[in-house]
Amino acid sequence: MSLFACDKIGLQFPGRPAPAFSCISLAIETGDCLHITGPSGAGKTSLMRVIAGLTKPTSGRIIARPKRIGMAFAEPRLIGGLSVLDNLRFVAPRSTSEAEALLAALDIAAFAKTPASSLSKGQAQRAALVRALLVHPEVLLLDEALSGLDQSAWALARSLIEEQHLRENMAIVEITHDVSRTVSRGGKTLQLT
Ligand SMILES: Nc1ncnc2c1ncn2[C@@H]1O[C@H](COP(=O)(O)OP(=O)(O)OP(=O)(O)O)[C@@H](O)[C@H]1O
Repeated sequence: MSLFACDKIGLQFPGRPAPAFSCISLAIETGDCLHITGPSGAGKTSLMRVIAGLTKPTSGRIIARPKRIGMAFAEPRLIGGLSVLDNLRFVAPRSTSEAEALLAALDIAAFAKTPASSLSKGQAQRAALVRALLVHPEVLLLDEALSGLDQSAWALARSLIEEQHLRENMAIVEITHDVSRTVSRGGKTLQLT
């Protein structure tokens, strides 16, 4: 049974001369890794948003949708006035000790009580990744989500994602322009044009 499946979907934004993408048929199974590639403007983020259920396609059919999704973007979108830990408790109120362990695994435990608004981009991206992993998603969607990390932080993030992928069979769908930094190595590739 697919976690996500669609048949010949397309997305046309009103007033735009061309669709963001068209005629995509795709199935994401438990434990899959999918790397969505293509040039700027090819529709990668738009497709990701459709997989997440945030945007409806304007043609074609969605056949299956995951129950639990974790998403992280290049822009971390934390609640600036809350501490890092309170941002995490907001999505997983009963998982404080797990949240602390994940922050420690990404080397940002010292920032647990810091307001999210005062984090650097790389720190905020790590906190946003913890937030996505804490919901134990069936599908983790990463849209340039680790682009602000230095090599050692990126390696920590990659191992954490990989552990959860192997332990829980979490599927990973990823957009990254830097192919040397693909978390979902060895999986499928969907090339948009
Ligand atoms: N909300 C929107 N309203 C109108 N047009 C949009 C909207 N979002 C995206 N588009 C258009 O849809 C097309 C695909 O955009 P999208 O962001 O999905 O591309 P992308 O492949 O993720 O690009 P990039 O690699 O630059 O992030 C672009 O032409 C863009 O201008």
